[in-house]
Amino acid sequence: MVAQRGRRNGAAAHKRTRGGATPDADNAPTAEIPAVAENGADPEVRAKSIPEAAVARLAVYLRILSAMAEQGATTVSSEELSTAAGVNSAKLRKDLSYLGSYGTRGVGYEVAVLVGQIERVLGLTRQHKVAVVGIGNLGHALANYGGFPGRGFPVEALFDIDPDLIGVPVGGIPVTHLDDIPQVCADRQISIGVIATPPAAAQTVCDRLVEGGVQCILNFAPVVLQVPEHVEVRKVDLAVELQILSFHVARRADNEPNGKVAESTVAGNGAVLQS
Ligand SMILES: NC(=O)c1ccc[n+]([C@@H]2O[C@H](COP(=O)([O-])OP(=O)(O)OC[C@H]3O[C@@H](n4cnc5c(N)ncnc54)[C@H](O)[C@@H]3O)[C@@H](O)[C@H]2O)c1
Repeated sequence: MVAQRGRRNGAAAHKRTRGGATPDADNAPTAEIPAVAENGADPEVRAKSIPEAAVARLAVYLRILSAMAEQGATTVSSEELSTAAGVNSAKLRKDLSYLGSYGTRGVGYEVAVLVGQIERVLGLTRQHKVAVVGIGNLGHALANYGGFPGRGFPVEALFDIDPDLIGVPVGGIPVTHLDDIPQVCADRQISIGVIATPPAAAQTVCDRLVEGGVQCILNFAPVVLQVPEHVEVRKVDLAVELQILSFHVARRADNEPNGKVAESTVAGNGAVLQS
């Protein structure tokens, strides 16, 4: 019998509706920063919290900084980083100040230090094993995408109900039946579940992932999920992203009739929007 991790208990057993909207403003919900007082960061930042939109931008900075580090860069100016991220430099400095990182005048930021600070704040100092449920068009693409393991998110389990898929390897991992989600997730210590099933199946799938100890759900199905308090849900909805883009295009047409590009912004999911 497999030990079940993260089972709901007491008050945590109450389900709540999560992932119904994508926060994209700097005054939207905030995330508590874990201890980041290493590497000279101000211990005061422990008590602060970061807007969700800034968390999304930190993930963008991390991707850029990691690429710079691979190319041998040791320092980066705020101008270089802000240009690469498509945000203005004042916003970049504000975001990095949440880390207790203020750079050195004339030198900029040390790439390796900044990478370490962002990884710590984003909880990326350890790997998060991922399970994908629903191995159809989207699930196949996610399972075959090679970019997740290198960023700390190895895909370690795949689930579906289609008998033709069960046992078939996708991206090197055999697909397992839906019924085995709780046991396999507990066995393999899956911490993130990705739901790519039709919407009608998503809540059942979510419940089984939670039963298996999964504490983070990335939901592609267009449905709002009910989860216990201790479970985090992020909803990815490309239609909403397109609507946000549409809004920005419309706003630009209203405000900038000559087509001049104004400040860049980053949506809640990290997508950089030129507005
Ligand atoms: N968020 C987005 O931007 C976005 C984009 C595309 C698709 N989607 C959504 O993602 C989901 C998947 O889309 P798709 O095009 O890959 O669909 P698809 O029909 O190709 O694949 C769905 C898969 O889920 C499996 N499935 C069905 N019921 C299941 C259950 N109870 N348990 C486990 N697996 C089950 C099916 O066998 C199939 O393999 C849909 O909800 C769709 O609306 C979202």
